[in-house]
Order: sequence, then structure tokens, then C-alpha cells
Amino acid sequence: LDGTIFVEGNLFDVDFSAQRENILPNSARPANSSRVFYGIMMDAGSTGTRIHVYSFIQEDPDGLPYLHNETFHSEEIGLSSYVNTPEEAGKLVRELLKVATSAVPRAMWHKTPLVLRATAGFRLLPADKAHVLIEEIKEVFSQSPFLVTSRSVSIIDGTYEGILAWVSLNFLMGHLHVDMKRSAGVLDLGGASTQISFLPKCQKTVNKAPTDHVAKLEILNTTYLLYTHSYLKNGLKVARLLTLGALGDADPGKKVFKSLCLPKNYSDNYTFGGITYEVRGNINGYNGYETCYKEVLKAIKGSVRKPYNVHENMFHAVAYYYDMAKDSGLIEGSQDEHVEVKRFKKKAKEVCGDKSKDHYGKPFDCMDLTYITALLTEGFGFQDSVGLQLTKKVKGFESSWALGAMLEYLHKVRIP
Ligand SMILES: Nc1ccn([C@@H]2O[C@H](COP(=O)(O)OP(=O)(O)O)[C@@H](O)[C@H]2O)c(=O)n1
Ligand SMILES: [Ca+2]
Repeated sequence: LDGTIFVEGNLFDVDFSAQRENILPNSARPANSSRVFYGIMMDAGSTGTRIHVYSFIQEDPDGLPYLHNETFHSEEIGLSSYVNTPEEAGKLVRELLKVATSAVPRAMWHKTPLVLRATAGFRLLPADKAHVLIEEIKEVFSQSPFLVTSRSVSIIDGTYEGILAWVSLNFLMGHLHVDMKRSAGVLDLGGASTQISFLPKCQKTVNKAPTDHVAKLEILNTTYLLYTHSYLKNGLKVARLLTLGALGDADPGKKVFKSLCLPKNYSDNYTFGGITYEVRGNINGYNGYETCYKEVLKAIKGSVRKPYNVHENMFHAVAYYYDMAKDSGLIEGSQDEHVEVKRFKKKAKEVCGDKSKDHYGKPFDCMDLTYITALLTEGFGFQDSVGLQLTKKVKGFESSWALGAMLEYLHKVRIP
């Protein structure tokens, strides 16, 4: 595990196992001999860039640490949208790092690992453009006072993202520390990709899954087989482009993309990943839930796969599942709420059928709610009566893959 590490501009070769000891410093030991340490994880998502500054307490050196505190800040612009202006991406990262310098005590800066993981927005960029952005971020990191290694900045693949979201949620719920049998599945709907992850209870679910839908995960010397898969382009914002038939168009500037999911008189520009598309409602034809449903299936049929027995698990639905439920009034959002799949359908029908409003301000609500309904039922095979736990935070902490990624970086979980 030897590698190269940058510390304040100097280049060293280090043994990461030794480095690991430095990450959990003796000097931070309180009287009760438990150790406190910090870790900084940036989430370069397709629609936002976030920083999580964690402090952990390590009581048993061989066990999992406990999460003590999290300082979180989010900016609603994805670094991948700076595809043609990398210096702007660098500026945003530098800005976000200020959150870390004020959250981590100065004496701990040089021992605190700084990590950024990018998801589907970066996966969709041409490799050379993604590389330039990553190099820009590495440059900003190397100038920071934190502990930066050759592993600090990378694009994670969808399988990792799915596993790490599962680790985060179940870590926060205490299942990893105590009873794995009570683990919950995770449905994560991002802007550009979507993940489903759960620990199958029946062997047949594993046996029937394609090999790339099953991943090994090692926690404290025990190996688990997770069902996990990430569907690139099935995030909410990219699914809009698929529904409009606009994704991958070489010259979208010259075309108008229409959908029966949009209000008839709607006409505007839609920008994603640094590309702008002209979109309109379809004046000809009936626009409502049924016709919209047929359109959104374009994004799902033939790509999203039903696990053998998806009903054996309880699922937490995070990210856009939560945000859309909250924004459309399906849940109050004051705390986590249990919502049956059919309530997404009911809400979609209500919004798509509401001709009294132009839906200006929220023109995509009909498309988005219909897509979520179709993804859950036609895509993953959930029955209407199944309840999902809509989750934003667990015990006050963000339920994001970022925490799992931090634990993986600290070698507390391994993905062999
Ligand atoms: N810590 C976080 C990060 C993102 N999100 C949600 O994730 C969705 C956006 O996904 P994203 O920008 O990370 O896109 P992907 O790169 O995951 O496809 C929004 O619904 C955000 O509110 C969240 O709920 N909590
Ligand atoms: Ca995400």
C-alpha cells in the first residue's frame, strides 16, 4: 500500500499503514484513552458540491469509530458543470475548504485527511475534460494545510457509490456496530445516476443477479455480499433528457425538444452538465399522467433491472426521492416519513392532471414524479403497497455515501 503523498507542496513516498497511525493521533487522546480525529470528505455531485467535516471517536482501535460531529456545507452547482472553465471549479473548492479550516482545530490540520470523490456528473464527461478538472482540484488540495495523498481526489464508480451509501446509512443506524441482520437497503436518486443497494436475505436474490450486481464488502474482517447497482443516466436530471430524447444529441443548440410531460404552453432552456437544450411542451396531443408515463419509460425499459426479491428488505429512499416528496407536499419533511409507493403515483397523477396551473416555476414536476413512480415500479419492481422510508438525515447526520467513503479511506471498510 505504498504510495505518493503531497504535504504542503512537498512530495514524499510513504507507507500508508504508517500514515494510518498518524491519522489517529496519540496527541488527541482524552483521559479515557479514546482518540478523536477528523476527516474531510467532499462530494462532487452532478448538481451540487458539498463538504463534510467529520470528527470521530475511536475507542477500540480494532473496531469501528463513532461519529462525533459533522459540519456540512453544500453549494448548488456541480463541479462537472465547469467542464470548460476548470479554474472556476478550483475557486469553488477553495471556497468550500474554508468550512474545513474553521471546523478542524489548527493543530490537527496536517493530520486530517482531505478527500474528494466525484460521481456521475464526472462519469459522463469526456475523459480528457474530466482529467483537467481533477488535476485542478488536486492542485488546490496540494495548497491546503490538510493531509493530502495520491488517493485524495478521484471519480468513484457507481458500484462503490452504491456500497458506500449502504455503509453510511447502516453505520448511522448502528447496524454495522451491532446487528447486520437488521440492515436497511438504500435507494439513492441523484441528478445523473441512481443506485439500489441492499444485503439480500435470500440466496436466490444473489444467485439470480448478474455478477456485476453483486459486490463484496469487508467490514471488520467479515465479508458481506451486497446486491448493488448504479444506473448511469437514470438520475433525475439526466432522465429528463432521455425522456425528451435530447441526451447525446451532438448539436442540441439547433433543435427543440418536446414532451407531453411538460405544460403545453411551456417553452424554455434547460441546462445540464454545461450543455443547454431548448425544451417545450407539446401543443399537439393530450398531456397527462398516462401519456407522460409512456414517455418516461424510454429512460427505464431495457436498462433498469428488477432484483429477484426486492421486497425482502426495508428501504430508505434518499436524495431526489426525498427532495421531490418534500417539494411536492407528499411529506412534510420535518422528520423521516414512511411513504407507500402508490402515493408517488397519486401525486404524479394529481400534478400532471392539474390544468389549472401552468406549473411555471415547477414545470418538470409532472415528469419527475412520473419518472420516480415508473422507476420504483417498472424499474425495480416495487409493489404499490410497499412503504419506503424517505430519509435526509439519520440522528442529525447527512445520510450520504460520503460518510462511507470516509470510513473506506480510513481503512475501516474494504471493498475487495
Ligand atoms: N449530502 C447530500 C448530497 C446530495 N443530496 C441530494 O442528492 C440529489 C442530487 O444528486 P447529485 O447532485 O449528488 O447527483 P449525482 O452525482 O449523485 O447523480 C439532490 O436531491 C440532493 O438534495 C442530499 O440529499 N444530501
Ligand atoms: Ca449524489
